[in-house]
Amino acid sequence: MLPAIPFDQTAAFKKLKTHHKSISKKHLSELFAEDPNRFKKFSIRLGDILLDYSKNRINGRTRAYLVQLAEECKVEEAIEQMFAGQKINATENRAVLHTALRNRSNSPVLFDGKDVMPEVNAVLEKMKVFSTQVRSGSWKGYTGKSISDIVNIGIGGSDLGPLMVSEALKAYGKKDLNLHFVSNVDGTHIAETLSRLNPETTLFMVASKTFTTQETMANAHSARHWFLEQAQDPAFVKKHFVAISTNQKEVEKFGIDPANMFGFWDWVGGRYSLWSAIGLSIACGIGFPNFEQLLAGAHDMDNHFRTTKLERNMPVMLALLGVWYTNFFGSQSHAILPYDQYMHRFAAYFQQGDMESNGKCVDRTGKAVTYQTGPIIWGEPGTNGQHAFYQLIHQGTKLIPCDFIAPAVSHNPLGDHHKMLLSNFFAQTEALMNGKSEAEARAELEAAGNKKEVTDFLAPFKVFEGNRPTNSILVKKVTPRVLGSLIAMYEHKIFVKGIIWNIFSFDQWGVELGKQLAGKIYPELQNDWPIQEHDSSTNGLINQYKRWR
Ligand SMILES: O=P(O)(O)OC[C@H]1O[C@H](O)[C@@H](O)[C@@H](O)[C@@H]1O
Repeated sequence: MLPAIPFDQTAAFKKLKTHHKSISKKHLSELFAEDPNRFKKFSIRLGDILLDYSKNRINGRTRAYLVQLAEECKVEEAIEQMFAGQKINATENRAVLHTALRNRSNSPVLFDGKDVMPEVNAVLEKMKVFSTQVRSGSWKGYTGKSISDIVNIGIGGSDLGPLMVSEALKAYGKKDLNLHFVSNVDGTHIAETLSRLNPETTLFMVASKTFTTQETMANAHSARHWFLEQAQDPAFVKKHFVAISTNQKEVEKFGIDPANMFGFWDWVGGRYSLWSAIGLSIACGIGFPNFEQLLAGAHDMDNHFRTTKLERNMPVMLALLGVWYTNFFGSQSHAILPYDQYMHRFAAYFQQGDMESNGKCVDRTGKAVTYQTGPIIWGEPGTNGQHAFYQLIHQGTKLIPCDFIAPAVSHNPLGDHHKMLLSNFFAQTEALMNGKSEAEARAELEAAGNKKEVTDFLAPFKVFEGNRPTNSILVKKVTPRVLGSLIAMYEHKIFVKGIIWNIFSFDQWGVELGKQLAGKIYPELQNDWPIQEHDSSTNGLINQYKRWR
């Protein structure tokens, strides 16, 4: 059992509370003027990744207190408990061992006294063989043709990870092998996807940890129906459907040959599962050696996380900064802004990763927390976001800490595009930090030849307070290895925040209630009788739906 320390009663918390009163009055530009070594002091490099967190509202003392907070909350001990396979997911009585899936050193990882690595390696080997066959064209469909399209059917963790990574590493993809991802139970998703596909050359991967998720099962059944409409013989299903799951019984019930099943284990959380067989579509898309590089990158970050002291530890520092803004500045959200078009689903991926993990209001002893926990995670790629929502980040009333992520080298070095992109990447964090004073705004207006009354009127609107905190994460290039490290960095950040907040980050009970109620309402929609069982709003909506359909 993890230590249950009331986070807001630690000595470090009290120190931070007092310290916050003084440092929050300081402008970031003052902090930079006071200390020319800020960049050196507050940046961490790991291989091809540079994290610059100097543009945060902290000084050396803040960091020392934050590190003390991590120590008092026993972060280092918690890290060891996770890597050692202890059942830290107590409400589900499970270990949390996604790190074993990418344990490239192959050192034993014990779970209940048994090394899990032989099983992990066996599934990886099966993925290697299968993905090589699909990519080489030797895996044939029922009419003897090679596979041209893969459809991953899954939702949540069984969709967002493979989708995000496949997009982020599209540059490593195969031109004649297209990946599609169907998640939504809205029939439009599967209908639109299938309308462009040929059953003879399409391979379905039904990805579901439980193999009972309503959306995935509905889509998988519709896909099989579509396939059999043309193929006719159910014996052909095995050439076009594979399953990725922990639940062999349900896989067989669906009619997928267990030989076509890629297994994983209950110690892999859904939103941490892209490293398991759930990553099969990734392996097919980018090739198995690149998938191994992705795992290797995550393993690099795991080693860094496990062995580096707290104040030089990327995930730990990112987590502590998250806590700093959430609990001391009252920030409600956090933006992830990749300056890389391929990474366009990165924020969406960590929306699940972070919000499903740390969106909790009960601590590990079952009591209501007395402080804020997980923030709202959101974001879009730059520079699109600049022309959409950055206005609010720059001049709105909310403090929104942002992560800016960019590669130094583009996969598509087209003219000056990348220099333009990166000039925006560098400019935004500088602008958010420094802002623009009223004097500067007035000087600009005057220089533009405005009359005094126009300058007087316009100046307040042109002022930027600045003092907006950002992290800059500059990577050499978005390779499979770098991406693996980046994902693992955010995963561990989430974990550390959960430890400090004393909440369970690896369950997701909040998903259940809506599912239960939908299960109750579904049969009520099977007939046209008016409904009276619910509150007046729900009755009214259902009955109007029945009249309109
Ligand atoms: O892989 P499965 O079992 O289909 O679950 C899909 C998703 O279901 C729920 O929304 C949650 O439990 C998620 O964490 C999970 O990723």
